[in-house]
Amino acid sequence: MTPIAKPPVHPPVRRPSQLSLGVTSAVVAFGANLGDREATIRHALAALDATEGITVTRVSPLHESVAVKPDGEDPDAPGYLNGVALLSTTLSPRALLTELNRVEREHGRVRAERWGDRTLDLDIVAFGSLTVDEPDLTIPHPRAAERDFVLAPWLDVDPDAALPGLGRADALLAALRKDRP
Ligand SMILES: Nc1ncnc2c1ncn2[C@@H]1O[C@H](COP(=O)(O)OP(=O)(O)OP(=O)(O)O)[C@@H](O)[C@H]1O
Ligand SMILES: Nc1nc2c(c(=O)[nH]1)N=C(CO)CN2
Repeated sequence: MTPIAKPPVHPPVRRPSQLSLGVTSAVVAFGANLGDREATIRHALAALDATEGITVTRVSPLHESVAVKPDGEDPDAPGYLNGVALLSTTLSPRALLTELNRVEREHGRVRAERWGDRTLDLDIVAFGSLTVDEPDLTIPHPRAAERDFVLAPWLDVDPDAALPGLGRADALLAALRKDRP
């Protein structure tokens, strides 16, 4: 009997953000400007640390900051508590994003207007030295280099922090503060 040729098996196509890279150091920025901000942040970081594949290794001090809206700083909006957590993770960048979005939802995050007030925001600032440019995931975070409230707490926990492709966080922060009126 002639054997029937089997169709070629193609492995599923994986995008870079779906590949797990072993153990990677990731940098997550957090912010909250509604509710009991500090309690939400502490609880959210504990929830992340309790997640399979994520260990929170360092947490920065919390920084008070004025809310930045699309038109600039808005001192009339509730102020933010911001900070940065360093993670060690075996998850892929996309799986980490899924877990961050889950923890945001579990802490009452509602998405309405752009840069609207929120109980909790969790962003991937950096993921090892990886760069990702996909429609719904960009790493390094596209606005991290412009954000004092990300760079300053990151430097608290890592004085040698750097954004892949953009340079050292201390130089980026100095440039940002020099340009400020
Ligand atoms: N590095 C990243 N970290 C987190 N979310 C990202 C990243 N890159 C792209 N996204 C996408 O951005 C979407 C919107 O995120 P979110 O609503 O938290 O934005 P935002 O916090 O209001 O604004 P910003 O992105 O300027 O911080 C997310 O659903 C996610 O798909
Ligand atoms: N001070 C401050 N302003 C913001 C923040 C934030 O974390 N802190 N996050 C935003 C969207 O992610 C928009 N504006």
